[in-house]
Amino acid sequence: MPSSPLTIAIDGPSGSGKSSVSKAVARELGLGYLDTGAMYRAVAWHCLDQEVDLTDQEAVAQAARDLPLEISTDPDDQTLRVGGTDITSAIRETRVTSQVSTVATNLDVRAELRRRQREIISEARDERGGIVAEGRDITTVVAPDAEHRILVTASEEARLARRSTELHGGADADQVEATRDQIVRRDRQDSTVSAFMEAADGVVTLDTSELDFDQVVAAVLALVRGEVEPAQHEEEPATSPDGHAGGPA
Ligand SMILES: Nc1ncnc2c1ncn2[C@@H]1O[C@H](COP(=O)(O)OP(=O)(O)OP(=O)(O)O)[C@@H](O)[C@H]1O
Ligand SMILES: Nc1ccn([C@H]2C[C@H](O)[C@@H](COP(=O)(O)O)O2)c(=O)n1
Repeated sequence: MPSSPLTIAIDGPSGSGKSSVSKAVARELGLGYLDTGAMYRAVAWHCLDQEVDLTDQEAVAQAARDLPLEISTDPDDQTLRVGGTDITSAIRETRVTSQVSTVATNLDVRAELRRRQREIISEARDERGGIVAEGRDITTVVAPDAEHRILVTASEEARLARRSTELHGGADADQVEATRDQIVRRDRQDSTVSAFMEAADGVVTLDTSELDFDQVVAAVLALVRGEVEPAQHEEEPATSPDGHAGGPA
């Protein structure tokens, strides 16, 4: 357990590797792990199961507020239950994946899940020394005060190939095309409510396009352990009207 509580906030677009990398980092550091995307998926699964009309914003928000959701923060046991029913696998089905963005762009759902996520993070800090929490708005909205804030990115091509390999066992042209909706359309819809394509101020960007999984885990651990100097995103210097960077002449 670290000597003082640690929150590692990780965001990134779909297929960038943030879930698998966050889980491995949590294991390595003996911390909890929170997959916030799974919480949005749980709300979507529940609404589909209960035939709640996903376009009825208030009904979906109420379903989120009432949801008896139990989510594990053990990186070795990612069980998710709603009212005692194990939905760990069901939330990964295509019918949920293809519709979850409709739920995730409902601002009242976001407010409710953000409240729950902050509670889980706070509990993990008290009880197990900290947590790696990942999603789309953790570095910016859920835990902007986290000790470490990292945006894990990768080129669209790399992300499509990774997800295609995971789902279809390969990344030939047809397999990549079958994956496109799960990556490109979803990111477009999700980014209408969260900024996860560019790092916010103070957030470190880790471009993983050319890195294998172990290299990404090692890079995150090196940042957290202070073994490398983080290149944080900083606001662009003010530009003069003719487009040149400002500052002293
Ligand atoms: N650096 C890497 N190189 C190659 N494959 C990777 C790398 N990082 C992760 N992967 C693989 O890519 C796939 C997608 O990773 P992961 O599910 O962690 O992405 P994600 O960003 O959490 O996506 P989503 O937000 O859609 O759930 C997984 O099969 C994972 O094992
Ligand atoms: N903090 C978060 C986490 C996830 N989402 C959205 C993005 C996806 O459409 C959906 C499921 O996430 P995934 O399991 O694919 O990472 O939830 C979000 O808006 N904010």
